Amino acid sequence: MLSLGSNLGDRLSYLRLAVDGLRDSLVAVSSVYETAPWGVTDQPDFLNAVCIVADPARDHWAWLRAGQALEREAERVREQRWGPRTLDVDVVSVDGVRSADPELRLPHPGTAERATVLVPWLELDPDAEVSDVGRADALLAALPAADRDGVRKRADLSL
Ligand SMILES: Nc1ncnc2c1ncn2[C@@H]1O[C@H](COP(=O)(O)OP(=O)(O)OP(=O)(O)O)[C@@H](O)[C@H]1O
Ligand SMILES: Nc1nc2c(c(=O)[nH]1)N=C(CO)CN2
Repeated sequence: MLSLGSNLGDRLSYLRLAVDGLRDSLVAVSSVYETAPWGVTDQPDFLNAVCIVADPARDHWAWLRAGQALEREAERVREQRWGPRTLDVDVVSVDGVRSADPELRLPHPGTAERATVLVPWLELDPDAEVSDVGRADALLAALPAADRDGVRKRADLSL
């Protein structure tokens, strides 16, 4: 599962660029969510979404490279940690893979605390689980209400 985020420029177009680049492997795409920024809170709201992808020819490293290639296509510039960006593609989970390699940690370590990932993921898979951590629905329920309230579906937008 990959997560997508954008909070600079034409945010929807950047998410669409990503989905378009993944189209041959796309299994499902969530709704688009307008989300309050976490980490660095003094920055514009994000649009976030997640997609489920499958391609027997790609392992987890190939997904990381695919995400990074899409970020380059979106002319993402290296910036401050957790700061604004045209496109962020994170590899959140890959079935059966756990990794502590700092270049590719799986499941993505922030997942349990991020309503911006859990909400769209649960939309696609109500039984989603973060390996070794727990069910996504329980993790979401354990977050402060303000985190959940900061994730609002944009029914007027779609990918
Ligand atoms: N599961 C993962 N998905 C994507 N990148 C990862 C993952 N695990 C580790 N990384 C590494 O994280 C590095 C920094 O990524 P990035 O700049 O997107 O971080 P960030 O989005 O600011 O913060 P965060 O990773 O907490 O969302 C990349 O060089 C990448 O190799
Ligand atoms: N709402 C929201 N906030 C963020 C996001 C994101 O995708 N959504 N990504 C960040 C950098 O990884 C930092 N903060």
